[in-house]
Amino acid sequence: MSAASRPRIVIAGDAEQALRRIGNWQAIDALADVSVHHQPLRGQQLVEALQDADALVLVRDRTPIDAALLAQLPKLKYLVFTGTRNTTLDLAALAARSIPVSHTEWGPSKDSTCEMTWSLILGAMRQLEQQTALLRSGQWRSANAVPLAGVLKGQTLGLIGLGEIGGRVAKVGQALGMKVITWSPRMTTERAAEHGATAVSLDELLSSSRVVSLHLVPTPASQHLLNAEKLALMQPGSLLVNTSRSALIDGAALITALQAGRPGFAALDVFDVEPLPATDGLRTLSNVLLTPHLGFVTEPVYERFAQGVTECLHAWLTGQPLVRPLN
Ligand SMILES: NC(=O)C1=CN([C@@H]2O[C@H](COP(=O)(O)OP(=O)(O)OC[C@H]3O[C@@H](n4cnc5c(N)ncnc54)[C@H](OP(=O)(O)O)[C@@H]3O)[C@@H](O)[C@H]2O)C=CC1
Ligand SMILES: O=C(O)C(=O)CO
Repeated sequence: MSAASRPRIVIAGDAEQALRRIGNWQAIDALADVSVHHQPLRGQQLVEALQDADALVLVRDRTPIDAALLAQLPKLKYLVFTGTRNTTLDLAALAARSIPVSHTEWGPSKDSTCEMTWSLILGAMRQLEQQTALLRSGQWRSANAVPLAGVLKGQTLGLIGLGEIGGRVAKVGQALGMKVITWSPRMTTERAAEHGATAVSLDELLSSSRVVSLHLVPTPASQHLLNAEKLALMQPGSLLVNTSRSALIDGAALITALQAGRPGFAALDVFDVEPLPATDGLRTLSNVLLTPHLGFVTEPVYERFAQGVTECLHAWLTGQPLVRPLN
């Protein structure tokens, strides 16, 4: 194939460099020219980057791909995204342009997110961020400036949702000697007991847990499940953790609740707007631990992403049946 006729593949999103480093890209590089963009692309920058692309790979990227954008990308013939869900893709508009869409598997994203949840819980309980900041500023421990940490053993862990991730989080809590209580819309005493947990009402869970962690799939019914009234039920020294979806909590009510100290602290991996705007009120609070949606961002998940992306691209480049097509 001459250089001029070689297909052009554009990889966009964030952590795309990791994807390219991890995967076996030799077979793809032999057949196509691959370029990588190091930041999520938007607006005119996006159009310029994609104008000559035959295929687009979106890595953990939520760029809206709609009819208006597609009208500016006449060469685009194939799209691959990592994971299984990407609600910012207009699949009807892609189908209207006869652009097939493929996706990859998640790999161990549930284990990764369980570990992230515990990183947040333990990091918040032991104030790892504040302690590191203290040492960075040249100080040593300061028992007066920082309240003493609590111990989780013997405390109550309230899990809202006890599915794939919640179930894993429960096991770790039990290993640490915590009492696990749970609520979710269809929870039963029997299902909770299978995980060694006790089913309670949502109000009881909120008022009696030292740590409350959200693991529900968001639905219209669970939108702002934790509103001002529910947040007010939480104990003053409690910790609220969300690695699930921000829609489960009323964001404005959470900021007010944190300012009032109920809950005492929040550890959040997911936000109403991602990337979190520079002016978001959460950034100004001292009683929060914030991570930029990192639950599933681990080496083994990215290995699976890279494997899946190269599989999809190779099949497309060699004219074989498409791998995991969505449309
Ligand atoms: N931070 C990150 O990087 C990551 C975050 N996540 C998020 O973590 C959350 C939990 O994931 P996971 O444990 O895999 O979820 P599950 O699919 O195991 O579901 C968790 C619970 O949500 C409820 N639920 C599930 N599907 C529906 C539905 N269609 N309608 C109503 N309720 C439903 C169920 O409770 P019940 O039976 O009582 O109705 C279920 O037990 C999700 O929001 C997911 O998006 C996932 C991976 C990475
Ligand atoms: O699977 C999920 O819900 C994630 O958070 C990754 O986008």
